[in-house]
Amino acid sequence: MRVDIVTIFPEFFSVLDLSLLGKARQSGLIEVTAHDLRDATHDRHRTVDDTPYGGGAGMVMKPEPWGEAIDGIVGDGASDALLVVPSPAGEPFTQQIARELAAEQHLVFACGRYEGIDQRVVDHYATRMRVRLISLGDYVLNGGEVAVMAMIEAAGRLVPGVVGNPESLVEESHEDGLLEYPSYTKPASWRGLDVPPVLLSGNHGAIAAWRHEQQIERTRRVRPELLGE
Ligand SMILES: N#Cc1c(-c2ccc3cc[nH]c3c2)n[nH]c1N
Repeated sequence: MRVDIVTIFPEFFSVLDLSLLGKARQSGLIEVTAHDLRDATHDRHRTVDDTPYGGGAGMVMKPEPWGEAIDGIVGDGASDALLVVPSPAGEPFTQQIARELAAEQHLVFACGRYEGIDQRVVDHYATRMRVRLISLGDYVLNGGEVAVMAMIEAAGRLVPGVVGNPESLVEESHEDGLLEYPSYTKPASWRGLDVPPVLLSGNHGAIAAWRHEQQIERTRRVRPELLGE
């Protein structure tokens, strides 16, 4: 998988050199490149924003630098890459979308700042490639970088070979539409709190049943809508 990120804060993504995704990059499973939007400007101040047509507070990101930056990644014609634009107006990011992103060969992320990116950037690239506006959640961030970091981690870990033991991807929250069961490890008793005896029983059928019941109970309590309730 190739991942290109366009941002005014490319150094924000240096953290991707660490941990699991760092190993995936070293092994060539995932190739991540952060591009500085300001490298696609040509004025002395490397300007990427301007005042909004129609008035209003804040600044809007100019279309020209975005056009030059994205064309520099996907060329000037049609592209099979998927352009992902983090936006509060986007579709809510879910594990299913993470799976869909993980299946892509080439992802291009456009990290907006200020009041967002001139709408014509999305409208133009929608004529040349698939474009998805995706929201991290119903709260306001200052830009798209945090959202892109979450999306890259959630999708990257699903790329075959990135996670050492694929089994560990199966019993996770949201993987089967339910929240995960509680986990325990040694010691068997800690500060007067004991590990549920079923987990020490060696009875794998009883353990699996208990874990599923815990998933249902936790999901019903915390996220009833996931059960259609
Ligand atoms: N995804 C997402 C977002 C954002 C977001 C995304 C991009 C920009 C560009 C300027 N401000 C932004 C906020 N806020 N809340 C979310 N869930």
